[in-house]
Amino acid sequence: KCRLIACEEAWTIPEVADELKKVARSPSQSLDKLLVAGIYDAEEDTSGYGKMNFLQGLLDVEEQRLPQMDEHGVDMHLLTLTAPGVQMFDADTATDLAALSNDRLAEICANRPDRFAGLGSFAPQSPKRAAKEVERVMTELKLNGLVVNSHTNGDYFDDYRFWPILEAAEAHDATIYIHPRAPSDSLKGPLQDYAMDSAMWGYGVEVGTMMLRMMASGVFDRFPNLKVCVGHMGEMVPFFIWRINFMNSRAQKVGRAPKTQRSMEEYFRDNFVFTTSGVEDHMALRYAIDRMGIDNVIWAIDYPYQPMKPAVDFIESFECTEAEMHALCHGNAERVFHIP
Ligand SMILES: COc1cc(C(=O)O)cc(C(=O)O)c1
Ligand SMILES: [Mn+2]
Repeated sequence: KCRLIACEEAWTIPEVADELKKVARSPSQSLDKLLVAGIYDAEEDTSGYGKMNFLQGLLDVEEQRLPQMDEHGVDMHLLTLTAPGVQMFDADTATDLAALSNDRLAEICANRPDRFAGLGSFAPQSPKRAAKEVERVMTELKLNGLVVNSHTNGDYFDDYRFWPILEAAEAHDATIYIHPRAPSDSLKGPLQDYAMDSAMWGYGVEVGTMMLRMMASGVFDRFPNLKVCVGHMGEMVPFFIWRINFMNSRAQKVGRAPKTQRSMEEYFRDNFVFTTSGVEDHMALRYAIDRMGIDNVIWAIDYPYQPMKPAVDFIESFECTEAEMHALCHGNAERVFHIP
């Protein structure tokens, strides 16, 4: 029996949920509003998502989550403040609610250190205060890393304004889990129909765009020890990495992309790890392991958006060596997220 540590497990607190309810009723044009309304303002079905009971699952730790973990043999959940986190709020509200949720998360982890670990959140809207929160999360709250939901107000981490955050994360050996949210206003175009804003497609496009902007801009030359984790089997990048590498090196030669010290494939291999969250496909997992290396692949459920049992069955029925199974189920997570 392998120790099972699930590493993209969503959670929230009432104060953040209440603030997101206000967003649902605001004039915001953000594509996230479809989903936020469906989860946080579910009295009326304003999003086409119908009534989701995700909110109950997000707020809960002990009543439903823990018994299901016991039932299915899941030893730990690495908890993350669910998307879009605090990133749709004004800078002060976002900064305050990130700190509050980090305090609550630290309490949950201190209460049950053998069952829960956690990733601290921060408010990119105020990068300098966010960098201070990163330091507090890692040195005082002693959480296991950081989470952010891709863009903030349409800006991405290749933008130097966010670099104090990246510098603090690197300095504290804090892996940043870059989780999706709906595509930014400048990206959303044809993704506004057929639920393409969501986890089906827009999420992968949004995070994939963040990843490529970071790699192609040379962020990892500036912060060579910065570690990033993404979900969903690497947000399509592992499958496309040959083409990304080939076309970026050509773009560098003709001056359409900045010169970088390493190649896109090297950045993806050296500075990224990724989880299996929401991609319960054995062939995709075997390819990702063989293409990017077993040390870079971590099991996750994506609870409560994915049910727990199928994700456990998926990994426990995966044909691999014992060493691979240990790496996938807990070894890589223990290393990347400093879980004892
Ligand atoms: C914040 O709302 C979410 C919705 C879904 C979904 O399956 O509709 C998935 C995730 C997720 O992958 O975490 C998040
Ligand atoms: Mn998720």
